[in-house]
Amino acid sequence: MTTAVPRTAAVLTAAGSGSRFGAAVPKALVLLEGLPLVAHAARRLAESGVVDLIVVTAPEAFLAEFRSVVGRSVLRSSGLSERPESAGVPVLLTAGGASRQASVGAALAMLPPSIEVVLVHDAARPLAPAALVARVAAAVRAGHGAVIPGAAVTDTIVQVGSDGDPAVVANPDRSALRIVQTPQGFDRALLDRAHAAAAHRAVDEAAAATDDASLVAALGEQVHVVPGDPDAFKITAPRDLELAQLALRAGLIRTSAIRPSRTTRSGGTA
Ligand SMILES: Nc1ccn([C@@H]2O[C@H](COP(=O)(O)OP(=O)(O)OP(=O)(O)O)[C@@H](O)[C@H]2O)c(=O)n1
Ligand SMILES: C[C@](O)(CO)[C@H](O)COP(=O)(O)O
Repeated sequence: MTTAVPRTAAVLTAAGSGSRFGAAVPKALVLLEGLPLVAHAARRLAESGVVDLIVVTAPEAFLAEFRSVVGRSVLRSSGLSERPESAGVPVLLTAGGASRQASVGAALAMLPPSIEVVLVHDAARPLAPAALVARVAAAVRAGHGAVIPGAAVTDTIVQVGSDGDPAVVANPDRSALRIVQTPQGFDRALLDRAHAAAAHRAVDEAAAATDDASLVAALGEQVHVVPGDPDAFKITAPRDLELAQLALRAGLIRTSAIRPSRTTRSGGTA
């Protein structure tokens, strides 16, 4: 539901280049069934009904393209109105940084003081369902300061030498392992504190955290796991996009209930 004062924000990270994907444009602008990945993700965030504001991080050189894709708002419900300014979730755009951690940091700096809960989500997980977004937000509202979706591991996992040595050094018990997805949800003050404490790592991609919950854990604070969702898989390589396409066409993954709104002269909404 739309609140006059935004309480829950989603940071939608989309400022990566997608080097492993290898497209001519940033990965978040790559089309999946005619819609950029970032727009798929934004629609599902809006569709959850729990997000009052979305801040998208974009590569600085592509801010104009991202603006035309996500516009100033994303329609929250299916066809109640085609006027995004009245029915939509407002979208802010910011240039990302040198690492995902830096990009999230830039987005956090833009949040208004009224925000209490922050969800951090990857455009690279465009099909993460609205129900998962709502589940994560509900767990934060229930009192967990940091919440991650975790999917069960179904392969045997081994640990090899950290220096590239292919020798197996450990055989962890997979029943105690989880594949970490997004959106991750946080009490806003805790997330701000975690990013501030690790700001020195953000400039160097090799030193930066790969997710936000690990920054909270580094403070010694507890991170709570809720069930993940298979549809929240990450698009890293072209094969992942093909699998997403096939799944959508086969009806294995539901398309967003939010229908496209009309494109305006100042740029379309997703
Ligand atoms: N400096 C960065 C790097 C990544 N991301 C975002 O973080 C998410 C997860 O990153 P990943 O899937 O690794 O995307 P890329 O960094 O673009 O991919 P690659 O590592 O292959 O270059 C993506 O939505 C990506 O756009 C970001 O906002 N800012
Ligand atoms: C945040 C994340 O999606 C959780 O699994 C993941 O860590 C992103 O990693 P990437 O190396 O930036 O793709």
